[in-house]
Amino acid sequence: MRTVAVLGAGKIGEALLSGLIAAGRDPQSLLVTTRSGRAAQLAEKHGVRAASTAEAAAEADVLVIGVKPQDIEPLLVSLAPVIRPGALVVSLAAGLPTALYERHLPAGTPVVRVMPNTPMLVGEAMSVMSAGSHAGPEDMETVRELLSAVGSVIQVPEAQQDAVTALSGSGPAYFFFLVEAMIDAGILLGLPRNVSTELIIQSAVGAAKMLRETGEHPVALREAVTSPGGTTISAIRELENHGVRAALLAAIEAAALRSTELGAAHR
Ligand SMILES: NC(=O)C1=CN([C@@H]2O[C@H](COP(=O)(O)OP(=O)(O)OC[C@H]3O[C@@H](n4cnc5c(N)ncnc54)[C@H](OP(=O)(O)O)[C@@H]3O)[C@@H](O)[C@H]2O)C=CC1
Ligand SMILES: O=C(O)[C@@H]1CCC=N1
Repeated sequence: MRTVAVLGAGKIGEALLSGLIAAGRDPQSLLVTTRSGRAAQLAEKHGVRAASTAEAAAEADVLVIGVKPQDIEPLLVSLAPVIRPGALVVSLAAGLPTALYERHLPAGTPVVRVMPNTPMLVGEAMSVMSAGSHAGPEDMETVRELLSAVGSVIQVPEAQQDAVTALSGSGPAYFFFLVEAMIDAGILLGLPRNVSTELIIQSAVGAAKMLRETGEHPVALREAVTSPGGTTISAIRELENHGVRAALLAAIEAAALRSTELGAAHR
């Protein structure tokens, strides 16, 4: 099995490590780097190996870049002189185009841009990959194999990655936000917090399973809950009155725009 290094193992990097280990990967085949002592803590916690950029580049077949867009340039500058020919670079960073990596790294380095999400912690990631100009079908297969251990994987043209980032990259945060607000509604109605939390989480999981397993359109599923003259339609009227649909359209559009801006800052 290939050695994988996560350069910049923060929240998403740790989610990837945990997910891979939970899926059966040997922690010793995983290297991690951070700027601070966090890599040593991750080594202690997960049994992975802490390394420097140079050590990771010397050993790993796949280099996963998990730093924030603002931190990418110093990392690429330190990686360029030590990267091995043939090493595959996988970027998880929002907004950053593969061309940025290709510009800094030795000519011909294969780069794959991936937008994952944090449910990879529980094996339910949505990971979306795009090929850079030197990444061939074998490289894409390597990335697909790696990420399919922690969830679903699809491939799209790189031009769609800002939209993908806004939808599935940030998507879990919208659901958490919604769940948080719905739990508060239970508090408003006088339910104990633990009861409200259990009701909403189980409803969220049940609704998600129905979406996945029935194959029904979300409108049909919602209509089946919405009895004539009943409770649900009273709630739906308020959601429409408060512009929740328009708010979601605007919010997701803003996220995509921000992804484009993050990329533009590094063009
Ligand atoms: N969080 C999410 O849900 C998702 C995040 N992403 C992308 O993942 C990337 C990271 O996000 P996130 O995990 O939230 O951020 P974090 O701040 O949690 O993690 C970034 C990590 O990068 C490390 N780092 C920075 N510079 C270097 C360097 N030169 N060498 C080694 N390590 C370095 C930091 O180290 P230290 O701790 O020492 O400062 C930190 O641990 C972003 O580009 C984001 O767009 C993509 C999909 C989802
Ligand atoms: O908020 C962010 O910028 C990152 C990218 C997608 C999810 N989190």
